[in-house]
Amino acid sequence: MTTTWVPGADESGYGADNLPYGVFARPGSPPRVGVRVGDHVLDLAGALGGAEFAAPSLNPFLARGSSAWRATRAKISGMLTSADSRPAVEPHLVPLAEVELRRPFEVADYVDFYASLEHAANVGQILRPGDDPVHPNWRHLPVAYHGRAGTVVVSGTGVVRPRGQRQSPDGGGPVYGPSTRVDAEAELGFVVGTSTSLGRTVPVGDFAEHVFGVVLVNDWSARDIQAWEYVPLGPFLGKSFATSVSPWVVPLDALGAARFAGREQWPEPLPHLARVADWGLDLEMALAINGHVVSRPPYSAMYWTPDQMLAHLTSNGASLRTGDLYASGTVSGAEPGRQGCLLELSWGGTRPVRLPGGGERTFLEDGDTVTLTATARGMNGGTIRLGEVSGTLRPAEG
Ligand SMILES: O=C(O)/C=C/C(=O)CC(=O)CC(=O)O
Ligand SMILES: [Ca+2]
Ligand SMILES: [Mg+2]
Repeated sequence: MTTTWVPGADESGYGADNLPYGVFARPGSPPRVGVRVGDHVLDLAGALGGAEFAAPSLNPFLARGSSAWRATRAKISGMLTSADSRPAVEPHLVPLAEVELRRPFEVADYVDFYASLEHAANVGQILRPGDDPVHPNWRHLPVAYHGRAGTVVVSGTGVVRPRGQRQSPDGGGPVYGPSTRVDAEAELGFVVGTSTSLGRTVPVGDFAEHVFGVVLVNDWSARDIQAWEYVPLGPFLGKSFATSVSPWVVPLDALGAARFAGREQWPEPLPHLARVADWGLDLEMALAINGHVVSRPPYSAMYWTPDQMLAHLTSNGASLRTGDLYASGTVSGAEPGRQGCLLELSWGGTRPVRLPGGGERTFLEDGDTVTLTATARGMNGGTIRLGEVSGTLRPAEG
């Protein structure tokens, strides 16, 4: 792996081969852009100058486009690996313990895909028994819905148990009240930097010109609200109360060693969705409740790749904006213990999931903390970490 002069950074998963971007604030100071190195944040406005880094979100930097992203990454990498730079750069390293991490970017639009075949098949069987679990369109286009950008929150933000309308337990008419089936969904999110104009489609091959990097996403879901409301239009309030993202945006350039062709697809997608580069990603995720890992979703099992998702998202000419976020959908593998949500792990609430530290869950209880982490191979050996997205479920309000 590439080595740095920053103490402890090389072995931390946040060395020179990672360099994820975030927004941090020191007590009493306005938030600004930084890059994580080990247990420190490099204050970019201090180390590099540039108004885009003295900003409270990554958006101005994201808008500059892929040449600027690559040049900046090379500059930061040089500063952290060359001993000659140390005296000038070290004063701009701030211990993580001294900062608060903010939501890294202003979310423009939020879309959630449904790109795992195993997840789609499982949810189909659980919610629509007797029906074809995966409808024929699913293999021809990456199915998705538009979520709520304004309720995307950063890791560490408490999530209030949502209220909503659901079918009463005796199968009678609907009731309104706190959800009794709150769930988490392990996902990967893609952060758009470069915008497009209305009417333009983004070819599959232009993915890396538009997408800057990835975050971890927990798409909190109220299964009882969802199951009652979604027919026939799809998810709405069951998923719009909160979506949590990790504070560090890992650049696509850090994920080179995790790339592979992607899972085989049959039937072959239409030409405008045909893959032209390797954008399968081999990431290992871990989903924990109160610190106990309950699932290890394998991102490599995803059916649709993110370049295909972006091409589909814009295939009608819908424009992109800086800060658009699209998530993969729940990441589920075929093997037991690799499904990305409790709905699947507990098979619709019928088989409680045992927590390794004691206790069991079908769905989440007030006070539960859900944490999603992920790792990938680094560009020059070693392992890089994607940070974590964590959130605690609070009792319903009102
Ligand atoms: O099959 C359904 O009716 C709904 C499935 C989901 O929960 C949608 C979703 O959030 C997509 C995903 O995370 O894969
Ligand atoms: Ca989802
Ligand atoms: Mg959501």
